[in-house]
Amino acid sequence: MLGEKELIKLFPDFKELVQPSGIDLRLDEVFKQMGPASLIDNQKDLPELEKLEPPIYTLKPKTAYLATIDRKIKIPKGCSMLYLPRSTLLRSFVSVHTAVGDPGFYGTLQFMLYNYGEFDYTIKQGERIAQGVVFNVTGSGEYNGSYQEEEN
Ligand SMILES: O=c1ccn([C@H]2C[C@H](O)[C@@H](COP(=O)(O)OP(=O)(O)OP(=O)(O)O)O2)c(=O)[nH]1
Repeated sequence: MLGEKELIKLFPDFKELVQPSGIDLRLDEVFKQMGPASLIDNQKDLPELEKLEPPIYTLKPKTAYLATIDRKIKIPKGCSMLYLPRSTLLRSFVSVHTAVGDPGFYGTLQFMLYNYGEFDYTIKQGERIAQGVVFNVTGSGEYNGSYQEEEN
């Protein structure tokens, strides 16, 4: 796992969010699901979404939301990332569900927020919701999948 000094070099855009062994990730936009979705023969049909009004978001009990992370991220070739929820959210019965960040990915990270609790959870845009931890990957290729965005 990479530490602070390496992370500052590899993720200059996230400089102020670098922690001793990871990068804090801030909540940007939140969406609710407005329609069905499917995955058949690797054909992805993503659901229609509706954006919640920022900056104060109310996550209703037993409901899932899609969240975007503030600022685009470039995962350097030779590194992979895993994303873990901030424990303050878990202590409040809310979780952040995440997948793997691939070497070479550039774009906006999207996580699923789920309020497992019995009560509303209120959270403001810009709050830290997860931490990304970074690993060296020997002999990695580079992501070029459907969520890759153009770098300027
Ligand atoms: O929780 C996560 C984890 C990763 N990513 C980003 C970085 C990752 O490199 C990219 C693609 O993730 P993954 O490979 O899991 O997606 P896929 O469904 O396999 O897409 P594709 O078929 O395009 O590879 O999405 C997220 O937005 N959210």
